[in-house]
Amino acid sequence: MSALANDPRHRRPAFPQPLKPVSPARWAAFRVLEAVENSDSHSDDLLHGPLLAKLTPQDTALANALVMGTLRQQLALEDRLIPLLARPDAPMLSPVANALRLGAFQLLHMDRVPAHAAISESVELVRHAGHPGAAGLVNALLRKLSTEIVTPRRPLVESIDAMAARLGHPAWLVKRWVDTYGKAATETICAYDLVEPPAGELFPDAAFPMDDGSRLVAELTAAAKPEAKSVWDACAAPGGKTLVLANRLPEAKFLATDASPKRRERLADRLDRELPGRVRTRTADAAKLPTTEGRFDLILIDAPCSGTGTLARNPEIKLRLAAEDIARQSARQREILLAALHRLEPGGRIVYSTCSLEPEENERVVGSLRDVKIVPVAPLLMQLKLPAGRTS
Ligand SMILES: C[S@@+](CC[C@H](N)C(=O)[O-])C[C@H]1O[C@@H](n2cnc3c(N)ncnc32)[C@H](O)[C@@H]1O
Repeated sequence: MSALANDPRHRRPAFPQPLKPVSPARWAAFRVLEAVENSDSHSDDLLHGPLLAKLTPQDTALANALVMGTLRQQLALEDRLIPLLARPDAPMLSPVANALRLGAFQLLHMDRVPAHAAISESVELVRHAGHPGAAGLVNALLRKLSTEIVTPRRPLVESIDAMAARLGHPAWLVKRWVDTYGKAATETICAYDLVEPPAGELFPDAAFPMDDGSRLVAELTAAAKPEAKSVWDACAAPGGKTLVLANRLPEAKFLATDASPKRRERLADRLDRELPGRVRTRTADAAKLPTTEGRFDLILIDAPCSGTGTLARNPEIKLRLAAEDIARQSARQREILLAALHRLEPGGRIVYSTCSLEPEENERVVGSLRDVKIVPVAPLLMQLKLPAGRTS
């Protein structure tokens, strides 16, 4: 976000006021937002890390709601805040921007937080963060926002930029989705991304705590080759799908690899804890698995991807992703899939999945291969006996 660098309201007050306490949940949320903005850390990892470690369960829940809500709504919040600035193009320090975003999120989306609390806590956040000179700006902008009356007006023909601003997503992504899926579907996708995703409902058992989509991929993989004797989970960390697969195919020998040594270590710890001795792990680029590992009856490629299908759970992706990333991901996915084809036993099966909505990362990767038989998923879905009405 940009703002007034030289605005008189930024100047240090002549007589600094003593700091008032800020609520532990808001301070933790503010620090997580700062870390997301100024590093490549993921909100999910930060929310499970030391910044929240000393919070009560109630404050932990509030900090989570504040961080995830603010990140999901960030672009839409900025669309409301920026016009209120006297010099919208001037740069703004990230602690000031994050205090404003947090305050704006509470004002516009958290009915149970009184406006005066949202405003005064945000003012205190910038003061605690060492920017007392910005306290006046934060106070003035949030006050303006809290009394602003917005009459939503939708022109008959809405531009992509206007649509993207209204839906709180980057314009390049909205344009992509409108071109691929049409306007109505894009509205639905964006609306889904802006709120907490619903709890899983396809698999009522709590055996494997994961979202429905991930579980479905793992169950479909097991159903794709139930007689498999050797299985390779090629991009396996943190191992949620490996666990389902190894439980479903108890007779098979398993190899689980990941290119990241750190993530492989966490994968190995998890598998050792939950299924000791059952799955061998190794750090390896799936496109270059040593031939000494042999061939497999069943290979799962849960490919690294842009993650555009997971923006409700990983909202910072939409703030970091660039249009060029899609082509880069697609090239890497094709390389992994091609290499895996050479590791397949005759009659074996590969399940290729991503959590991206982009055709370049999905059907176009698979469609670019020659001499492969594409197996329809519908009959496998029927075998899974999902709750009625959820099989298509
Ligand atoms: C979508 S995640 C996998 C999630 C995992 N299957 C699960 O269910 O928990 C993709 C993984 O691929 C790994 N990865 C990225 N590039 C890779 C490559 N060239 N070879 C193998 N793994 C790779 C990443 O480190 C990441 O852990």
